[in-house]
Amino acid sequence: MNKKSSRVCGYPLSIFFIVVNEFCERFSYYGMRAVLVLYFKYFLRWDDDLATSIYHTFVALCYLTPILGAIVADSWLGKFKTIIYLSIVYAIGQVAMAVSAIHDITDTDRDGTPDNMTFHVVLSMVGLFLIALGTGGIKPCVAAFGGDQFSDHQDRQRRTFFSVFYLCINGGSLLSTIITPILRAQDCGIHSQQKCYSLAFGVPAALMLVALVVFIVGSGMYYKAEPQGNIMLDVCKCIGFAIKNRYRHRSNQYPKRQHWMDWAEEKYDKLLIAQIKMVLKVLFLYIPLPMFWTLFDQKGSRWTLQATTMNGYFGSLVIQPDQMQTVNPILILTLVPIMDSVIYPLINKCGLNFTPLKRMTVGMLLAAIAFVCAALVQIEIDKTLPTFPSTSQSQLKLLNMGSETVTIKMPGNDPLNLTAAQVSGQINISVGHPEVRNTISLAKGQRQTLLIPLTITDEWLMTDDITSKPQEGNNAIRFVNGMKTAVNVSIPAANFGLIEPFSYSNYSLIKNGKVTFTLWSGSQSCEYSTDFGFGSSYTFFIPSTLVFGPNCQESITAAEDIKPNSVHMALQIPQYFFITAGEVMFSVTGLEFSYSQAPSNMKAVLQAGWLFTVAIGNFIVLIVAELAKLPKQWAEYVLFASLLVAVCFIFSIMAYFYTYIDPAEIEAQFKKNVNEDDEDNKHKLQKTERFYRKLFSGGTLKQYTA
Ligand SMILES: N[C@@H](Cc1ccccc1)C(=O)N[C@@H](Cc1ccccc1)C(=O)O
Repeated sequence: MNKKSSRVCGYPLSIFFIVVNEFCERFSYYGMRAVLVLYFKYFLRWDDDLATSIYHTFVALCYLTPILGAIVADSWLGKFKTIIYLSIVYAIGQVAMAVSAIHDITDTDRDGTPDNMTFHVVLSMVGLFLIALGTGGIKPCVAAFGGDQFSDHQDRQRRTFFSVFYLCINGGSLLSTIITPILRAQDCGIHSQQKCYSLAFGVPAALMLVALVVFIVGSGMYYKAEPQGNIMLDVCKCIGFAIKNRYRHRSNQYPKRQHWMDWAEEKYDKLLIAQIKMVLKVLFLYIPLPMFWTLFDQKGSRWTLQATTMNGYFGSLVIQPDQMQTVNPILILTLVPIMDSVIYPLINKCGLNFTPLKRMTVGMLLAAIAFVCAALVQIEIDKTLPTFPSTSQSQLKLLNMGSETVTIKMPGNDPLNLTAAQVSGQINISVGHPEVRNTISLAKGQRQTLLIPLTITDEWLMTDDITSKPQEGNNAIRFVNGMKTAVNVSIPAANFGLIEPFSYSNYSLIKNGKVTFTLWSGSQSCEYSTDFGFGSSYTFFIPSTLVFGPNCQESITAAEDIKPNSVHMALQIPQYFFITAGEVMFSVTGLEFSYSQAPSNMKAVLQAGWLFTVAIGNFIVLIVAELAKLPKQWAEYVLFASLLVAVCFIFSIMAYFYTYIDPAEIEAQFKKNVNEDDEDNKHKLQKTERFYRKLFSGGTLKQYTA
């Protein structure tokens, strides 16, 4: 197949299939990634730190495997076959994830929770490994394969292709980060209903299959370059030889060479050595870059977890915490054209030379600002979180179930008057105080409610209250029945069951929005409606004086156990804005810089090197989070911002000393020298031929001259 296959408006038709393939693949990858941390936390029941660690290990793996993909494609299978085979591995991984999230498979007691968690953990880890292998492996191949479809003179078209390619990445990821969180928030199941992670992983699996089919359909139209041998291996061998040779000639008697790579000259081509020098210069500059990715990739972990403690009401629209990530591709789709057509030209007009390395430095600073914003938001959230008792304290709330006012005296507290059906606020009592009457026993580290009965001399009832904020923005609700008869409370989504007189129900989790409870006592019923936000907890008290009728709105008392999330998710927008502006300046520029500074046969090597910095960045999250173990989340954000500022300072010094090169010009220079050498050789050969002709009087010397 040559590069002159069918064309539309000057573009090879084959790139259409490549662009659609990328759109579906990125949909699949980002869609799965958007719900991953919540799947770890709520399905596999891991804590925040483990969920964050495994998430970043996975992301790191996704950016380590490009090296493997580049080697396989360049030295063995070629890009086309590598993409096909690794896409199959990728799709199997996605299907494994979808199956691992079906709770019914091991839910033998049908209570809605998996009974054999090991099965789900193992299957999902296998799935994630296959996905990392697939997505990382094909990453350096697809873009380069797209670039291969253009002829050498089609620079403009190739540039447009790469822009459309980046927009497709963000188009696919935008759609998927909207859709998969919606799917995850649905309830589904065969025997019992659970959050639908299986569908949230199933749709990305289907999209990966579509990506594969689309790529295969275009198969007859592609230009398929033959594998050119393993350039990475050649580079490693050449560097290895230079180091060995330098070591062998370490004595002072050997003259110094300009560059340590020049010690490879004995065995390797000058052009290859020059190309390796160019690559090493850029790779050296890459050393500080992982710190940017350390901050950048926390959007999907820490920031999503932060959003779960926030209020997601946007008018009548409710935004899921994991949907906040969509702000990134939305901003990319708007910021890339704005930067290219307004900001950069404006800076140029002001006479400033905004070089790629300067842009990348500014990108780093913007990411640091984003983390300062995240810290400020976290401080606001922390102010609204309930203070749970320490391990040496108890918290007690009192609820007067009677119809008379009672006065309660507690050690260390002023006497408290509670009118009928009144609930006190939280009272802190030091456990072990000698004056606490042993009629009630307080549990250390617990929140409890003391239910004062209708007749004060009757037995007092103690309940254990919720001790953590309800997860996933749900609200934890329970009822206390102060009536002399049993009451049944239900809503369409939950049944609190029959609550005996002077007793209480368990907490049930309820979603945000308006909820109408129906209370039944025998054949009598009444309704009570209330609005719920995110992450609150309430105890509703049914008083002894309740009269059943069409509604009992006024009679029921609501005691707030935990306040709803009050900090609005919109407050995350500034941090998303800064990190995305940083991405445009850093990532888009960095990709272009890596491409422009790489020698012609090592563009893929530098792309893999660039992606390697992303992998290291994700490992740094693990190390810093593990070593620092800061008690406050906002402090961790400030720590990351400070680290990036420090690294940015080092990078700006390195960038100052970097001189931009034109690899094509340098290569041309070498080729010219080689050609000149060839000319010289040809000359010498012709002279020798003439000499031998004379000697043998006209006989041909083909064998020699060849
Ligand atoms: N802006 C990201 C896509 C994204 C979408 C939703 C949430 C987070 C991110 C993007 O364009 N990614 C590109 C380039 C990239 C960025 C970071 C690390 C490696 C590559 C991509 O190819 O995925």
